[in-house]
Amino acid sequence: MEDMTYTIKSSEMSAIDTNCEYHGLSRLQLMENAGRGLAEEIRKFGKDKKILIFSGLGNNGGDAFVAVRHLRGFDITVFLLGKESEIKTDIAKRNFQLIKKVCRIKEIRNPDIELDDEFDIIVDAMLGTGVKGRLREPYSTAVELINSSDSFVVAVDVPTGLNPDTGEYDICVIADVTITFHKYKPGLLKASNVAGKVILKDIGIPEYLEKLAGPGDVHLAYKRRDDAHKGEHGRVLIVGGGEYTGAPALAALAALHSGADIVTLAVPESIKDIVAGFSPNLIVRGLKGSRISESNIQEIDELIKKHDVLVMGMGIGDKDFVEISEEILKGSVRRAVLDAEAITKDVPENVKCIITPHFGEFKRVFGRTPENEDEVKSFAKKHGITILLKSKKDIISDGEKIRVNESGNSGMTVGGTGDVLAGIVGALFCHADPLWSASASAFINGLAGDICFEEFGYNYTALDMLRKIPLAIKRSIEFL
Ligand SMILES: NC(=O)C1=CN([C@@H]2O[C@H](COP(=O)(O)OP(=O)(O)OC[C@H]3O[C@@H](n4cnc5c(N)ncnc54)[C@H](OP(=O)(O)O)[C@@H]3O)[C@@H](O)[C@H]2O)[C@H](O)CC1
Ligand SMILES: [K+]
Repeated sequence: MEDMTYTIKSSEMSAIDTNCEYHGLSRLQLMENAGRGLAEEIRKFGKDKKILIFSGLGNNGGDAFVAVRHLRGFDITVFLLGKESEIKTDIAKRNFQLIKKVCRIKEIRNPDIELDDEFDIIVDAMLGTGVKGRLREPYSTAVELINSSDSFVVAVDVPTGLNPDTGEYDICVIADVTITFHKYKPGLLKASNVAGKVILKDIGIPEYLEKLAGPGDVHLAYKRRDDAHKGEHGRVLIVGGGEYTGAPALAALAALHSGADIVTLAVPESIKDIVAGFSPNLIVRGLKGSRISESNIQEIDELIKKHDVLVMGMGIGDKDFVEISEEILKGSVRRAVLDAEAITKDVPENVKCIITPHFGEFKRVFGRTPENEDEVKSFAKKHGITILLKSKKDIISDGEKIRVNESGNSGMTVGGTGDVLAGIVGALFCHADPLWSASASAFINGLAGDICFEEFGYNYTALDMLRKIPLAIKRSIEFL
């Protein structure tokens, strides 16, 4: 029996679909594999059966359209719950076109559907992971009809009406079998009374591709609401600077370019004017003294209360700072991004923390460098933190899942790119979970570097990258 424990949320599945498309495995190929797998299972229920397919207007329906092509010899009728012109996606449209000469098709426009024929098998391909809220007509009538028939019911991916993540439902198709794709949806495991026997079909997504960050991560982690008020898109506090002045400013500007509404810098007052001089966009608070010390902790904690995320460490240059970092983490902070000298593995349980070490810092903190991705995952799990290990191939893990990022190029070894990355993470972490905030940020940072390379070749600077962050986000959001 497959390992039922590793499930995937519908939003994560959607992100992986997008990334597959971006990295060369098209949704059309995935749909073909899904539909073929569906047909393989239906064929096991006996040949020459009369089949009625209820199909929706999205890719759940698309899977069934593909299956029709793989079910030669079966007597198939399709009830399309809408008009052909309303089919939403190009790949579902293409597969619908291909079956118009293969089976009977009836467009169902209003809910007074009747079954004037007996069918051995009914396939529920109405709604899958795209379901939102209560079922609209004619879907709810179709569900009642299916449930009142005595046909054998096969649900595609998720029984229509079931919330794929929570397992909740108002009304729902009661399936004898659910054929689900790639990974189990959490809701299926909580609703066996409606999902029936769950069969998992592989659709050809290799493990490395499931882990590989892409625009799908940005779709998940970057949120923008057009009805938002100032500050709602995130308030980031950057605590850093001392020996260096540029690093905290780069992190702050990166956070602003990544969608944060308010970014406050808290730096030693000795460099306050220098840092403030970098840009009129910066709000800079001077902390007493020329280096951040115990005496500043109270003031920093007061500032933390007014922000969503604390980003700390860049430009401090004081190896003893880790003790101060650990003291600050015991205060009001609930979400923290730790970089450079602030990185510690000892984080209070009530703090959601992302650390962004390079290999040298990883070794300093954990005593050795990780052999592989799984070791990064085990370190993250052991300490209850999310690790973004920066390298040519960034490795991200929250102790449960692993993500990998390969965007970027060797021009990014220039100083300051780590500060930029930490600022991006801080902005996305205001409203997304640690794993996807970190992986989306790694992808954005690398893509900004790639856009710089496209324009300048190598020898661009971290400052050049700042201006490409909005473009990297725009490209990612627009990639569907
Ligand atoms: N990697 C994979 O697992 C793959 C899965 N595939 C299949 O794709 C579906 C998800 O397809 P999607 O197009 O995202 O959405 P659905 O087909 O589930 O829904 C279609 C539309 O239905 C509308 N909708 C949503 N909620 C309701 C509701 N409560 N009542 C009525 N209608 C509803 C909604 O349209 P709007 O009009 O609301 O915009 C949906 O867009 C997945 O389940 C798999 O079967 C891929 O084929 C291959 C890869
Ligand atoms: K379904």
